[in-house]
Amino acid sequence: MVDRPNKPSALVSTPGLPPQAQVTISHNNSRVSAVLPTGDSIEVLLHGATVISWKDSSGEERLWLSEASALDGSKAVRGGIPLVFPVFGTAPDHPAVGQLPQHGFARITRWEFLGKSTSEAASDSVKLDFGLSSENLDDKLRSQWNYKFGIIYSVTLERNSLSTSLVITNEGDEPFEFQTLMHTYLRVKDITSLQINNLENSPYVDKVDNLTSKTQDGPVTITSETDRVYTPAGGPKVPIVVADASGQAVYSVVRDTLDDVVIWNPHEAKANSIGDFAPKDGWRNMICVEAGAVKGWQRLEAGDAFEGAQVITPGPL
Ligand SMILES: O=P(O)(O)OC[C@H]1O[C@H](O)[C@H](O)[C@@H](O)[C@@H]1O
Repeated sequence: MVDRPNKPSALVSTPGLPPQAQVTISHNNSRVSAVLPTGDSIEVLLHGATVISWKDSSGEERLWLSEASALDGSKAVRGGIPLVFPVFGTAPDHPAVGQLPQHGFARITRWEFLGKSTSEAASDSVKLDFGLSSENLDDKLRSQWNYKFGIIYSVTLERNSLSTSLVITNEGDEPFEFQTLMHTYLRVKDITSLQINNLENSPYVDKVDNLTSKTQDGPVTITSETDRVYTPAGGPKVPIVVADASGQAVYSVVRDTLDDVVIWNPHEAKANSIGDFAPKDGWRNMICVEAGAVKGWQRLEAGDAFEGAQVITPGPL
């Protein structure tokens, strides 16, 4: 069982305290929402612990979510922040994960809501914790990946930033290997006029060119289907910046421990071929900047834990 450090508590407002975040559980106990006094808000499905909405204080949506995405738990969400674990893509040649579906089971399994934390000092911050463990998997998935694990996923909304962090624990008595990724779909006005900075001179694997290894030359621009696994040369602390033509940051993403960044945009033809991708020209309004550990494998010894996180700071859209 996953620990429950912050069980949901009744929401009360105490006279004299500054206004606090409001946390609501809705949709038949399948969705958790939080709103800050500043107006910033998030919505998280228990299905996959998928963040499906993040609005800034002006009410502007900052995550792209397909209009055709299933939100009823029948499949992975197309948009928001699906979580990839324990395999990125598929790995038919890796015995331990070879049977698992694309991107593993974290995004297609119902998580538990462990509770919220707010700090009285920082009235404009709220953290929602979600848990997933071996016991949450259905029989089929457990037979495909039979290790004992626990994951605590924390989603922290602050005025002007969204942070997501994972703590993955090996609760069994043998080591396991995994990959993990936060598959964030950022919403943009028009990707064709933006560029992605701070990947210059970084090695990457080009998934639309036979997994060829390359080195990034200049900023990344999206002119065709783009699916690349970067290991940014500056390390996790140098922000990956989605910038407009004047260099103004629309998003800045810093990472902790997560050494790789996938940049994905399906562009016109691929978007057309993805059944739950809508509208079909929606590829113009999104860019996936995915923080993860997906090159090679993370090995976790019995009793050990892996921690990884990202912080996304928005600028003007
Ligand atoms: O269609 P999905 O399983 O959600 O995957 C969507 C995309 O995820 C990542 O960005 C991968 O690098 C892509 O190759 C993949 O197409």
